[in-house]
Amino acid sequence: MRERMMRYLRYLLPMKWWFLLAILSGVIAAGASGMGIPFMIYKVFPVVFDPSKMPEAVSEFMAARVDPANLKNVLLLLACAVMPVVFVIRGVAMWLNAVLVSYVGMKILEHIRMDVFRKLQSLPLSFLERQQKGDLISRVITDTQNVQTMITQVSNDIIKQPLTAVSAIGVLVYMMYEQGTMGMMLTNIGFAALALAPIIICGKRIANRSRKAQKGLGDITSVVQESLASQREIRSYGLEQRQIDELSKGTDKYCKDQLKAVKYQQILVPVMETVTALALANMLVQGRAMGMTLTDFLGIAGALFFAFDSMKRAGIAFNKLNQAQASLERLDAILSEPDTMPDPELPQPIGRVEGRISFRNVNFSYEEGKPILKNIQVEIPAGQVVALVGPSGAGKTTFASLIPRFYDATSGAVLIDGVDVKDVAKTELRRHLALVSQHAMLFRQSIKENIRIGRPQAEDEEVLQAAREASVFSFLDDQPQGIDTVLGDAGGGLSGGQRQRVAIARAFLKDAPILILDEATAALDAESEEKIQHELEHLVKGRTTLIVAHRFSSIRVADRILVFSHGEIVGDGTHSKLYSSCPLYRELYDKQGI
Ligand SMILES: Nc1ncnc2c1ncn2[C@@H]1O[C@H](COP(=O)(O)OP(=O)(O)OP(=O)(O)O)[C@@H](O)[C@H]1O
Repeated sequence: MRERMMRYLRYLLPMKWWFLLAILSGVIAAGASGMGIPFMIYKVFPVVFDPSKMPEAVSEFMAARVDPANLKNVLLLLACAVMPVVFVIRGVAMWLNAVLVSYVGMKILEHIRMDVFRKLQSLPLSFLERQQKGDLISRVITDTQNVQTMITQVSNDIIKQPLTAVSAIGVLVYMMYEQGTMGMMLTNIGFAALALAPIIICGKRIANRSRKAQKGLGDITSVVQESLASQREIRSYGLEQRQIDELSKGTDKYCKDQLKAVKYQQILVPVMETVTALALANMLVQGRAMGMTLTDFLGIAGALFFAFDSMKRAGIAFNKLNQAQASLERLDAILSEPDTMPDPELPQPIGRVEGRISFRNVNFSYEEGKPILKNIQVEIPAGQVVALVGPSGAGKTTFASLIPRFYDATSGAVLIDGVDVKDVAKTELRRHLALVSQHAMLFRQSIKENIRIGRPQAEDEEVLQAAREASVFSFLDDQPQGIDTVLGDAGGGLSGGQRQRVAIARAFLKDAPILILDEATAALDAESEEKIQHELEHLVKGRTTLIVAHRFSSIRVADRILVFSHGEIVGDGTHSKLYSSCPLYRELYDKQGI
């Protein structure tokens, strides 16, 4: 934990002055509690009752200024005035300390949350595909919230209480030294050690349970996320009860783990209070045996109470941090995930792209030892429209995914206009590519803004022109606010074909030289597909286009067809050439009955 905490210290740097102010106010608050109050009991109050106990210097100072007949009243007045002053200083310092610790903590967390989210945006797709989406959501939302809550809860205690304990122990040592009762100190050290044991033991258990609980919360979020995303499947297959049972099992486990963490958290208070009572009882016995006066005893007892009480509160705060540690670990796992597809150190500019694509001896596998693409060797001239066909799982989508660097070739190279895509910054590379996929993803904003994603700086008229080219206007009459209608999650409120049109408009607006249509019409019925074909034919003109074709009807716009089988290209040519020379192509084509 300490190592991880050290790593987070770099987040602290920009807030170092606020943090130092927080510590300073913590020191003042701690001094006022741990030293100020026992000091008042031990040194100030006795003088009010017996002025002869006044230190010599103070006595001389008073003698020169106060009538001896009034001395008792003046001393009482002064003591009464000192008390509120000590408490005001203590109160202001405590408030400032708590507010500043919360502020610094929340700011740090804000940076961590943003860094985690930024990292998620940049990590390779292969990493994201291995994760449960719900668990990732839970990390970004719940784990950061968990850390935030803990920071607020411990802000009042995390600096102040350990310092209060230290200052109270300091006063205790001073008093015992002054009274020659250091033997008593040794037994108190024994009690202090006894008090630390539960803090350490409980701390470890709390961290373990919290780790399990947070993982459980991730699983719960995954079930909810999956259920909401797959309502059609769940309802059509009658899986409602199965999902409910799964959530119920998950929440049950989560509650049990949480409860165990709470049990360890709460056991600390009674254990520490018992130890404090034992230490006080011990002092009472030893104090009487040593002939201590009540005033001396009360001063020492006050300091002892503050020392143990602060240790208890610091222990509770540290255990809360142990709970937050589990969440921090989960965030840290994302932050420390290595980027296996970094941008080149010296990215090569590619300038104006014509759109020539070359695959040179490309091999690719998602998992070691399971080759998906085998020694692919293809040259696609700029402006050529190429359809990728082949049985399911043959590697068509994977082939197309290597061009925008969704994945990197395991060996060999993919080049655009002769430049290896690995030598180009990913954002620069992707600026020259437009992608229309099977399930067009639309965002929770207006249709117009969804199209503008293609080129955010585009003028309104350009967006409208792209919408016209993709025939978006053909369905806008049904939308309450036309092109300004705000869509639901993932384009809710539009049909598959309508969503597809918006995605095509986006590609028109982007006007990229390379276009990847990944089964762009596969989700549509024959009639919608027929209508969209027209827009697609218009879109592909003058661009290097790869069409991952499931339905052979979409290959009619292609100049060339690549036939994939088990990760290899087994046919390359026009329809008529392949129909006569490639048995797999003929078989696939005939099966579709076109
Ligand atoms: N993210 C992934 N992780 C691991 N294996 C994957 C992943 N994506 C695809 N595969 C595997 O790679 C192989 C090729 O998949 P790909 O999607 O490229 O095929 P395809 O020809 O496009 O198939 P389809 O026409 O069914 O979409 C398949 O065996 C598939 O199981």
